[in-house]
Amino acid sequence: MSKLRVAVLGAKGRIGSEAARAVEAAEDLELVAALDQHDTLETLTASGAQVAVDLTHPDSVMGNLDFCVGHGIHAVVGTTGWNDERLARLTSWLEASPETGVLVAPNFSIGAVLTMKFSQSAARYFESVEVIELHHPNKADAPSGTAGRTAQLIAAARQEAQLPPQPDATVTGLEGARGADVDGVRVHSVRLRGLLAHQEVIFGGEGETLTVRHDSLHHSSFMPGILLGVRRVVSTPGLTYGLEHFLDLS
Ligand SMILES: NC(=O)C1=CN([C@@H]2O[C@H](COP(=O)(O)OP(=O)(O)OC[C@H]3O[C@@H](n4cnc5c(N)ncnc54)[C@H](OP(=O)(O)O)[C@@H]3O)[C@@H](O)[C@H]2O)C=CC1
Ligand SMILES: O=C(O)C1=N[C@H](C(=O)O)C[C@H](O)C1
Repeated sequence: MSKLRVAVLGAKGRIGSEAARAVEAAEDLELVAALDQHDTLETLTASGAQVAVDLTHPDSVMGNLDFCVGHGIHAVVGTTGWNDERLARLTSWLEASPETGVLVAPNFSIGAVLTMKFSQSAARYFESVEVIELHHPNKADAPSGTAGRTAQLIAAARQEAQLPPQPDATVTGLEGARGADVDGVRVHSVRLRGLLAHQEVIFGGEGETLTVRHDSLHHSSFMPGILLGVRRVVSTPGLTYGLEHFLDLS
């Protein structure tokens, strides 16, 4: 059987370099292009890439996807910076290229995906919840894509359960002290040398708290999810938002 032809964008970066090695090591995949800043996207078409893995920068990802979808190249995207407007733009490109698939995954690690799922399940039972994400200081975006998505899922679960807004008596304080407000859920970002990617979701109710914590200790934690995404996206046209859709989590 012929190997799936894969390109990595951001191949000199922290996660992109690890992803390029993981693709090379997979028997059913062939790394046909490894692009970084200033390389031409034409290499994707010239190399016959069937899937592009984007692990670049929030400022770069939309241009890369415009090219990929426009040329019928499937994409697996870990790059952050997503919002409703960007997702809508990507969806409209995909409508014009209906056989192309794009997976946008806020986090490729199984533990982080489960953190989101457990948090979504727990949300309706607690009066209060806050998210704390902790990352290395070279990270460009805050809050992390994972934390933003976690907060959105929690907020949606709270709304579905018709919970009232969270109690918070704060009327005075330093700007930023209460974190960012994502759909009514506070998200706090820590940037610290020595860390990689970590998240805590703390729920509070009468006389108790529940903490769901996940730690990515090495970029290898993201590789099984990236490889799964590459294998599945070629037969999943349209936009898939979240790796959970490629996992049997029920
Ligand atoms: N979804 C997930 O599970 C994960 C997602 N991420 C996300 O992946 C992204 C990259 O993270 P990280 O590896 O730490 O960042 P790095 O800065 O280490 O790597 C990004 C690389 O992409 C390069 N780059 C920038 N623009 C382009 C472009 N247009 N084409 C090709 N290459 C480009 C950068 O070059 P230069 O430095 O010269 O600009 C750099 O080499 C971030 O958004 C991060 O949040 C990270 C880990 C897991
Ligand atoms: O920049 C990182 O490192 C990571 N980015 C993703 C995010 O913003 O959620 C995934 C993971 O947290 C690592």
